[in-house]
Amino acid sequence: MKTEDKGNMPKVRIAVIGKSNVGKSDLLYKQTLTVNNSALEVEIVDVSSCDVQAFPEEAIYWADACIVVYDITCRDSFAQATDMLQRVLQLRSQMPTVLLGNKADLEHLRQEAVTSITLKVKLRNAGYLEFISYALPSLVEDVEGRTAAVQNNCQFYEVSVAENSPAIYNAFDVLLNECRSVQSTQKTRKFSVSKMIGTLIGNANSKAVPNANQGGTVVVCHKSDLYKSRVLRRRQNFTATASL
Ligand SMILES: Nc1nc2c(ncn2[C@@H]2O[C@H](COP(=O)(O)OP(=O)(O)OP(=O)(O)O)[C@@H](O)[C@H]2O)c(=O)[nH]1
Repeated sequence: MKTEDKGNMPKVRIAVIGKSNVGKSDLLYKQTLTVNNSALEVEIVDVSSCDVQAFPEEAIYWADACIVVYDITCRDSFAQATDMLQRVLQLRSQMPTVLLGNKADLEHLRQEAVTSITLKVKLRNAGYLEFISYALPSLVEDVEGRTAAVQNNCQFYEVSVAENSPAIYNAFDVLLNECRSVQSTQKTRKFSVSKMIGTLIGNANSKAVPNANQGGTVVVCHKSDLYKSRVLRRRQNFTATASL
């Protein structure tokens, strides 16, 4: 994990990806979290309008955590989100990831919106074509999001940025906690290795491990800050834009 300390302040980098128009920027713009009264700097990059062909690999390598967003009223955005989820976990199998179904305030449309589709079926014995029509919900059902999340071993929430739903805060909370727990595990491992080496050369390392179990105020970074980053300066092809 590339989480790093700036002074005493731990930093977590979150990439937000998904089809265009699912509400990624609004989601970021409205987030202000305080966790456990300690400072935690959170850099969030909204990888705008990414599609599967132009999958934002650089952003995924750059990030400590990932939020994949789709719009529950747009089946295409769900298909894209599930493809992206798989890609993310292929690249970074241990990365804390959350799947968000946004625009839950439009949930009532689930009952109304159905798409009539026609299937062309060739009957084996009769030897002729039969056409069967039936209605398919055009909106993405909650259970579909839940299933995709289980299949990809990540958390799932339906949220409404428009209604500032509490589930958004839960999602961030879970993600940040997961990041801190990964960070804590890695720091413990690092400490153990250095302690072991210190023992081997007769100079045990007595440095205390920083307390990783701390939270703080989320600071959404600006584009200019992102591009100041050493990591991103080296990555000329990175086309992400910041969330504000
Ligand atoms: N009803 C509803 N509309 C929303 C919600 N969240 C965002 N929107 C609307 O969805 C539209 C798209 O939102 P954006 O934040 O621009 O979407 P985006 O994913 O950043 O789009 P790109 O910048 O093209 O990648 C805007 O009109 C938002 O106001 C929501 O929770 N409910």
